[in-house]
Amino acid sequence: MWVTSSTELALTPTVIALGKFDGVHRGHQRVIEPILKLQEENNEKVEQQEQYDSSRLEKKPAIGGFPQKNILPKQVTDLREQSIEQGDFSARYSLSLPNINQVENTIPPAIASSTEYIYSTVVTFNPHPQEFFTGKTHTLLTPVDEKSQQMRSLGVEQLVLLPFDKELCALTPEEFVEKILVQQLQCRKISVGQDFRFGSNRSGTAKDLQSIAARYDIPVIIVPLQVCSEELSIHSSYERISSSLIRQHLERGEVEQANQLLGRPYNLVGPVIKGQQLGRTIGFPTANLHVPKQKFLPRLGVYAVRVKNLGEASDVTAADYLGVMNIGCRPTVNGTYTSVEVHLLDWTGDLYCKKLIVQLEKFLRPEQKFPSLEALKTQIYQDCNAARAFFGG
Ligand SMILES: Cc1cc2nc3c(=O)[nH]c(=O)nc-3n(C[C@H](O)[C@H](O)[C@H](O)COP(=O)(O)O)c2cc1C
Ligand SMILES: Nc1ncnc2c1ncn2[C@@H]1O[C@H](COP(=O)(O)OP(=O)(O)O)[C@@H](O)[C@H]1O
Repeated sequence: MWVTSSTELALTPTVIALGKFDGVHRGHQRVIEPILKLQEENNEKVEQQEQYDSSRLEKKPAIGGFPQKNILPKQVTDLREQSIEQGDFSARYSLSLPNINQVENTIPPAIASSTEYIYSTVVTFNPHPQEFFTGKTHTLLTPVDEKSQQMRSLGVEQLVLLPFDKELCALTPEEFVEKILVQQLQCRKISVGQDFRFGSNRSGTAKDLQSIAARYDIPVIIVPLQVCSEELSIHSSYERISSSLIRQHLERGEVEQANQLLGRPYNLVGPVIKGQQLGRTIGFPTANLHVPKQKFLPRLGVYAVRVKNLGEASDVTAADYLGVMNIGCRPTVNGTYTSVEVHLLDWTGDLYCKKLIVQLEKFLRPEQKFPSLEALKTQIYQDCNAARAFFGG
């Protein structure tokens, strides 16, 4: 997938899903679905056209020119293998991009395909508009690198992180459509959620987007808000799926509900750093996770978790480990800051500097201050048993 914070470096033309998409939850996934479908249809058309073009080429050499999808700005090709540095957008980076490589390799140069290649693109804002307006760090269900990871796994080809600054938020709805979507991103179709708002003072609605975009012959799909349906049986009422509902569940330790709304387990992701080296002395070494400061933390306490070790190769197929996690200040040892630490069940080894994905499955209990390390140790032993019982023995 291609990630850029500059519309100049964006691959065009595009079909766009537009929104904040914090959490990339089931509602967001429905907004993104139409652009993936369009991408599939477009890919098929381009393939058919290529076959047609190359059969003609056998008879008659094609006249020069590169198909649109082969045109990559030089800076982009140079940066292609760079990975996202958390919070650092100055480099105007891109991620490692299997799709792009594929795109480059599948089209022979100098064949002019008459069908244009359209990139499925999610356009979102960074920082989160709320952070821009309040000047305070706004915690997120999916900070930018997690969001990229989720978009990539959905099959999105490009993620454009529009810098949310004075200039952007001063644009009227009409200017936003004309400058950003039409001129810069060469948009061919747009998908938004029903509650989408845009332009200065959030004055534009999804319907406004539809009528403004119609002036440029750009169709806008307005995706109805998704509710927790009967398939999400944990929910008694029909509530709208939203990032704030997920946050509320996580604040209460209702992990199962949050996970159902997300369509996957809520994750904490980060490298393992050194702690006080006490864990090993009580027989429960814990890998201390360094999570981005923007990451929204759920209710403090102890959880049953699944853990993937991404190592350095970012191998998402890595095996699962089971574990227990504590998020808290560790009052028993007079901790002074909130830490996230995981003990892997029935495992021993070195995890320092490894990148872990910790998937929350079940809240077990709140954090407590114990009278002694011995009492804490006994409780952690019981936590491990509770996690084993939860995971089915
Ligand atoms: C499953 C689990 C439950 C924990 N529960 C508590 C708790 O209730 N109260 C507390 O003060 N610390 C708790 N801790 C944190 C321990 O105090 C911490 O792991 C220990 O001090 C070792 O810290 P270190 O990794 O910095 O060496 C828990 C840790 C784990 C893994
Ligand atoms: N089962 C395990 N779960 C978590 N970490 C383990 C485990 N076995 C060994 N380790 C290693 O021990 C380290 C944690 O030991 P600990 O004494 O708690 O030190 P620290 O305070 O630095 O976290 C982990 O970072 C990891 O490298």
